[in-house]
Amino acid sequence: MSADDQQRAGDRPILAVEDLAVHYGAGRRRQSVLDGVSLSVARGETVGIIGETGSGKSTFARTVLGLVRAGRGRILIDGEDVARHKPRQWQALRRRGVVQYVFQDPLRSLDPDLTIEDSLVEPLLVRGMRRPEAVERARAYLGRVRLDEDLLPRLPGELSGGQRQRVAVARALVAEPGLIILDEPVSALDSANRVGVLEILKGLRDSGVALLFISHDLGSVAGIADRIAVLYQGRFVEVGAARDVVNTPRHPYTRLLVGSAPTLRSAAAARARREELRALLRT
Ligand SMILES: Nc1ncnc2c1ncn2[C@@H]1O[C@H](COP(=O)(O)OP(=O)(O)OP(=O)(O)O)[C@@H](O)[C@H]1O
Repeated sequence: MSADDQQRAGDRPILAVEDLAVHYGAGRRRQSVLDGVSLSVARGETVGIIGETGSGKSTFARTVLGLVRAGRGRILIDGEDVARHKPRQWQALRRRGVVQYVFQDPLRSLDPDLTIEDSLVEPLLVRGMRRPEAVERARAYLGRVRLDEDLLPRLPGELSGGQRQRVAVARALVAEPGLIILDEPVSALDSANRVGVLEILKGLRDSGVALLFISHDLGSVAGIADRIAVLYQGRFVEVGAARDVVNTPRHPYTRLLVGSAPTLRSAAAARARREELRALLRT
């Protein structure tokens, strides 16, 4: 690759979604979930997507991961348009490990029949790394999520929810991906574990990996994200720097979210104001 090509690859967003539309079902059962959605994530950037339940956040994540089919639009992962990829092309892309994911329920991100060690080394062995080297790397990443090596021989079912989610983060990291998609990664955790996992995610910002952090909770996202995109009724109604979205929200729905977020109470709107915004959204 020439120096110019390298420069271009460095400038290219790790994820660029353009005019994406997704629906479920057909005929009278057809339900449009995303309609004309565009978003890009730069290398090393942390972007939060927030929106209420059913707004299409998981659908967005699952479409980017090739688990739901795009009806329209382009999805560029490291410059490669994956929106019409066939299963074999997805397999090749997954093997390269460019995009990793962490779901709300760590048991969905981890194979329940694999020990923690096997879960962590598998993505490395698939890419041709020798086992001793892979185990060494797995140990290092377990340390990065502040877990003890004693957990390596255990099965996911033998760990607490918080430990499991940390393992899921370590597994996503171990392949050194360009992008990790985290769908409600702390929603199922108690408050101590939530803070712990959020701290770990914050620490990742310096490692150069880009994060797409999906949550219904503005409070969780606000402390981590560089930018926040607000999904409402299948569209991004506001995308901006996290501090601008939190301090000077422009869309009525974002104002409602900011006013309702318990951890952002300093900027909280009064109940009457929230009612007013709700009424505005209904019109
Ligand atoms: N596999 C599916 N088949 C049909 N409809 C679906 C499917 N998955 C999701 N939906 C519908 O699509 C809409 C968006 O769902 P989605 O899970 O993307 O929302 P969400 O914002 O992630 O919600 P939550 O915060 O509750 O997880 C909802 O109305 C949901 O019922």
